[in-house]
Amino acid sequence: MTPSSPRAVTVRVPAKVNVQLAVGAARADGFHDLANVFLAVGLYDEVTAAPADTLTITCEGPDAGQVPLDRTNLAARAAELLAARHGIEPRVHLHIAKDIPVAGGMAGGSADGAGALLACDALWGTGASREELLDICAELGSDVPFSLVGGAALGTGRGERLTPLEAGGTFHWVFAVADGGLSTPAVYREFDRLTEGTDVPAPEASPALLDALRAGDAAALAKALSNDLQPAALSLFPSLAATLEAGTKAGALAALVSGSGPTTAFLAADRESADRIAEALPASGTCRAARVAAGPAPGATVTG
Ligand SMILES: C[C@@](CO)(OP(=O)(O)O)[C@H](O)COP(=O)(O)OP(=O)(O)OC[C@H]1O[C@@H](n2ccc(N)nc2=O)[C@H](O)[C@@H]1O
Ligand SMILES: Nc1ncnc2c1ncn2[C@@H]1O[C@H](COP(=O)(O)OP(=O)(O)O)[C@@H](O)[C@H]1O
Repeated sequence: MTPSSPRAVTVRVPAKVNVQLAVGAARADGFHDLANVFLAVGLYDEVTAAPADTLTITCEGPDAGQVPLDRTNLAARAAELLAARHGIEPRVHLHIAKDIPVAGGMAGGSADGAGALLACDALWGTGASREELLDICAELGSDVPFSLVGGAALGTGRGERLTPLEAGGTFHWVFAVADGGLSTPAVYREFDRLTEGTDVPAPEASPALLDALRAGDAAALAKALSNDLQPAALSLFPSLAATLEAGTKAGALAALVSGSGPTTAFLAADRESADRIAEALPASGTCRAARVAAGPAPGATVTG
């Protein structure tokens, strides 16, 4: 470390909801081509990188017990990849303050990967270009590039190729946190099973959805929301149907499973309506907790 090196760097990274998740047939490499319309929302993990002799990880937060603290953690993998590219040792302690539900379909692990990457780059002074950072993100996982950029974006390929989208207003959401998690590969496998023998169309972004996003029109967005993984998530986690129904009854404009689930997402007309839905959902007994968050939210940002 030089005298001017920072002592620690903290990066804040948002969760995401997929306002459209169009899934194509399985590719030869096992991945699925997507038209993945991401919206970053204001639920955040914070990753702090501090100098250390070796790579170590700690995690705090209500779900911290479910987060791996070994080299399989996406934050650790991000630090290792950046260090390897620059021919240095990953001497860093990474601390994750976790507020994004774990294994919930809100890209919490991806957020930590993107956050660790940005934090280590600043701590070590590696000066990676935006392009290099995005490249490493794509190597870490399909959703990781979006965690870095945030806002709203269309992800094609396996979701890693991003085109920024304009969002013309703030959308208010409620997220119902389920009791338990779902494995993303298992949900894609269930999608394959459910669509076996059918002609799965090539995934395309919905023009009506992109218009609604651009206009900041919540009512129009509600009509256009879709998630091709929802039947698979419901098949593996049938009780989510009751959660979706409870949120709809409480006044949501629309309800859907967030990505691979099991978090469910409810689009509200405004902040007041979101607060009412967030109160009703846990009271319905169909979820563990409910969180209010608005989007679009900024991507990974150094905060200290
Ligand atoms: C479904 C989505 C929707 O945004 O996220 P979550 O809702 O789980 O957060 C993503 O496609 C998840 O992205 P991510 O969690 O980064 O996946 P990866 O680590 O790249 O891949 C994990 C596994 O998911 C499957 N996978 C992932 C992406 C993709 N386009 N096709 C796939 O089939 C593959 O089985 C792969 O081995
Ligand atoms: N930093 C991390 N935070 C949470 N989970 C992680 C992390 N790194 C690796 N994982 C693993 O990734 C799995 C998926 O977690 P997560 O990214 O929270 O969910 P999802 O892929 O549904 O958005 C977890 O079950 C955990 O084993």
